[in-house]
Amino acid sequence: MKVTVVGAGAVGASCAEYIAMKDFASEVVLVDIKEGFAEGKAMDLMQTASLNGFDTKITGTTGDYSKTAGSKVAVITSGIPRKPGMTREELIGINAGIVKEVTENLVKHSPDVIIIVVSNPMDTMAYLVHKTSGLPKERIIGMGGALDSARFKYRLAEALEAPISDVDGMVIAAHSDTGMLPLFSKATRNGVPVSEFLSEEKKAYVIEETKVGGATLTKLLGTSAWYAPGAAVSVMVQSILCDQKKMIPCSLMLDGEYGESDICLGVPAIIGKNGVEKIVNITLTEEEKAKFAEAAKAVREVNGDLKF
Ligand SMILES: NC(=O)C1=CN([C@@H]2O[C@H](COP(=O)(O)OP(=O)(O)OC[C@H]3O[C@@H](n4cnc5c(N)ncnc54)[C@H](O)[C@@H]3O)[C@@H](O)[C@H]2O)C=CC1
Ligand SMILES: O=C([O-])CC(=O)C(=O)O
Repeated sequence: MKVTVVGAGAVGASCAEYIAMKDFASEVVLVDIKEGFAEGKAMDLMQTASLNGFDTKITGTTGDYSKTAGSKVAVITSGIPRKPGMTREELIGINAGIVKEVTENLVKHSPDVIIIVVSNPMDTMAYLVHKTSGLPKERIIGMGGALDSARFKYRLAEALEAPISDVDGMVIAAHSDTGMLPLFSKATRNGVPVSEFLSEEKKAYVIEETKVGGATLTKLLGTSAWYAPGAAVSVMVQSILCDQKKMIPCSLMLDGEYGESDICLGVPAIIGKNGVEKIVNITLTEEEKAKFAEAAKAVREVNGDLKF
């Protein structure tokens, strides 16, 4: 099955590489606006095929969407990343126009596509895709929670001095520095709540470092991260193409779930061949419910800046 990745920059190329390495898609089409860039990235990646042992065909195009026709999944990573000191929300001015135009082109050539939105501010960009694409809500999925949960597990393992494979945990709500909600109450080490092992001080450290995970990397790298974002997208694409029905926190259009409507926010969902197979309702503590509502309020304000 064919996967399109729009934006052949840091995240798009990393995403294409992980998808190809796992060898579950027949073709990955990279699209970029910069002349020759997607073609170059595709050729470079294809020259790793014999070395890394995959058969996925990777092609590139400068803006010719006819090459994306019949895609089962399209990933939108086009747009600008933030620089140190910026918030994701500050990217809305440039990225909204790009995401809208890209969505229209994708849907025109692949009316049955499932779109994964990556460009920031992601929850708002996912909302924009819902409002402008005409696609059913099951086929628009924002990527944030998968990445934020991976960062949560990294910080939990660090605090527990445990291997990451021992640790499980999930982040929901907004993909923003302040609106992320790491579900500490549900995190475990081999089935045992992590609160049995970690002090209040360590708990606060893990939560805070998880929330500013993207900002920390942006400060270190001078631009935002790409390896873990690319890997997170590849897990979601695989769950769709291989109908794995994994439970992954994703930014989805809510219609009363978690007390919110007409907003995209991170919630756990079953991801399979139809896109969102089901939103999973989990019990939150009163404190978590309040934080979820606070995150929704902030995202709604950013959504208010969109012009359709
Ligand atoms: N949701 C998430 O968890 C994450 C989101 N991001 C976001 O992903 C986006 C991409 O980040 P990077 O790959 O690091 O940036 P990048 O600058 O390396 O790549 C972006 C690419 O998009 C291309 N592009 C711009 N306008 C286009 C258009 N109209 N059509 C096709 N291609 C176009 C650019 O030429 C560039 O190659 C940013 O908005 C960033 O904030 C990044 C990491 C994680
Ligand atoms: O931090 C950023 O701007 C990019 C992103 O969303 C992330 O890495 O979580």
